[in-house]
Amino acid sequence: MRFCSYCYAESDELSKCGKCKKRLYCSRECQAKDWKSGKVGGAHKLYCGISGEINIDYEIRNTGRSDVGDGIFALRDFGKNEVIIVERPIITVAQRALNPLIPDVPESAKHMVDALMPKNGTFKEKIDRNGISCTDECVVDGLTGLFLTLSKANHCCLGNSDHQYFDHRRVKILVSSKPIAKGEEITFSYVSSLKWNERKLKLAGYPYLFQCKCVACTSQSVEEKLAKVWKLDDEILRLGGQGKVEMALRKEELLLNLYEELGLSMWLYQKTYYDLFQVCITKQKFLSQGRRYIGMAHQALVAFSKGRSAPRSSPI
Ligand SMILES: C[S@@+](CC[C@H](N)C(=O)[O-])C[C@H]1O[C@@H](n2cnc3c(N)ncnc32)[C@H](O)[C@@H]1O
Repeated sequence: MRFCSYCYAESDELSKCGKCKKRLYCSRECQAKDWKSGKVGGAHKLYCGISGEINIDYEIRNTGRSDVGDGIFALRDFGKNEVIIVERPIITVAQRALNPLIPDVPESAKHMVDALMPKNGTFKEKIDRNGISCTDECVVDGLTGLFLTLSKANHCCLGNSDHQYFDHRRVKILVSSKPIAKGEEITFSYVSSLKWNERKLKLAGYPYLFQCKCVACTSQSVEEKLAKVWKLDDEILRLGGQGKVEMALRKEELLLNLYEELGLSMWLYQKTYYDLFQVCITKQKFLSQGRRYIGMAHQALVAFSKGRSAPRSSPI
């Protein structure tokens, strides 16, 4: 399937970005809009030559499993923390307004929306099943977005990539969280690793309706490590709330080592550093340490968007 990276129109006559020679456009107008960053742009100027492109670095194809359908597969090796996909949502809708709102899908993209699961489903079902959050997790009434490529990614509890939405650029960025070999499926977890105890129930229920058979769901030792991640994350905030700041800080290294060992998402570093900032600012003695953590939370987010490793603090 060949389509314009900006308006998603299918065509056999697409021209390439002159710089990266990878991204395809149906017109100069689409190319110019895609170059920009912000409300209408696709931010390509920031990711030209850095991000992977469809049908060159990765492809959408059938997984060969009738219960799973299509998936995204690597067409080359990716190192850890490489930017794989940078994509604008084709539409975003407020989660609370999903029903009975029918958003306006551009004519040129309708064929791709039709291909999303469930194949003969209503538009709301397609959004429910394929929509990806475009807001911070803590925003209750956030936005959900439909992405023509990213929405084809399947779930794995220990996926090899993760994504973040950058509101000021209006793009979602998918980054590898582990090395990915050519031919391997590119997956991410639909459920946060910090909601480990609820994940199976969540995936089996609407809208996903499937049971995951990944290594984390079939190996007890991996499951136990993930349960530990959840416990440590919880303990850091609880100890902080009880004024036991030193004890909370001592949990940090254990938690970050597990993130590393399990190849968990980079955004978890940002969350942990932000939590540690909150813990530290409860005591005068730890204020400057708190400042360091807030800086590291910011650095972790920037590192994610640039395909770099998250910062690690030296143990206390
Ligand atoms: C966002 S779509 C992913 C793309 C989809 N496979 C397709 O063909 O369009 C989500 C749906 O894919 C299927 N799926 C995703 N990950 C799966 C997994 N690990 N095991 C089984 N089915 C999965 C489920 O039907 C799920 O509701």
